Amino acid sequence: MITLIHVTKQYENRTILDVPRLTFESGKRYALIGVNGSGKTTLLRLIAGTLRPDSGKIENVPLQNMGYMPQSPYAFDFSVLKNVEIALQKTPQPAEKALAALEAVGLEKLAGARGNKLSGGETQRMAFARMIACPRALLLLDEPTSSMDIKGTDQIENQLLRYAVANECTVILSTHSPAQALRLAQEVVYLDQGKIVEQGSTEQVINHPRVESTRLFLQHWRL
Ligand SMILES: Nc1ncnc2c1ncn2[C@@H]1O[C@H](COP(=O)(O)OP(=O)(O)OP(=O)(O)O)[C@@H](O)[C@H]1O
Repeated sequence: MITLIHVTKQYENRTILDVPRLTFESGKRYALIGVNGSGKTTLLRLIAGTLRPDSGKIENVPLQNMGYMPQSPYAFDFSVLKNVEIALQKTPQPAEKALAALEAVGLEKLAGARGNKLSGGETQRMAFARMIACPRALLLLDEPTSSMDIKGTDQIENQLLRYAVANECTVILSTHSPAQALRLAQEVVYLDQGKIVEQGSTEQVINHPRVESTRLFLQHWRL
């Protein structure tokens, strides 16, 4: 179980995140929701270890066995296939596995293309293929389908569910789509100005929010 205890993060004397306690159970899927700037990316980066908290601690993150997909994933200046293969350096048959991951996200036809010349949605699909190319205990995904069309989104959501179940993987993703949270997550964490305002089963938080702030946020939901 990943546990955050008294975690705070500040930028320029502004508190961006203030989490007295938060836990993520192993093998469960979580969605982080909240307005722009509420702290979703900051929370994911703290868990991923690419950012250090100013105070507090984060326990039990499987750092050796986790995948982190940032909002704008990195693409190396070599083939799409090689871009996925870099996640498979210590495993046998990396090219075959990378190709299978590309097939899973519908990108196999671009296996030979330059990784850093892909469109935004294609880059996200390539980065997601990198995530699912090998078994991992934890996936941290920052708005993983934000640039994708509806077909790509559907494909990636199906692959994510399949992968998470097959690998008993913990998933924490941020999303601007409550509908996506309903499709993918068992639990939702609603953030407002760096604080966790509401947390619970996705059905409860999205369809029956108990807190005024969550209700006000979700009343904008049309998609
Ligand atoms: N390096 C930084 N320096 C100063 N402020 C920062 C820095 N990084 C993030 N912030 C601020 O921290 C706040 C939280 O940002 P964060 O990216 O975590 O929000 P978010 O919920 O992921 O937003 P979005 O939905 O727009 O992706 C924002 O107000 C942002 O401006």
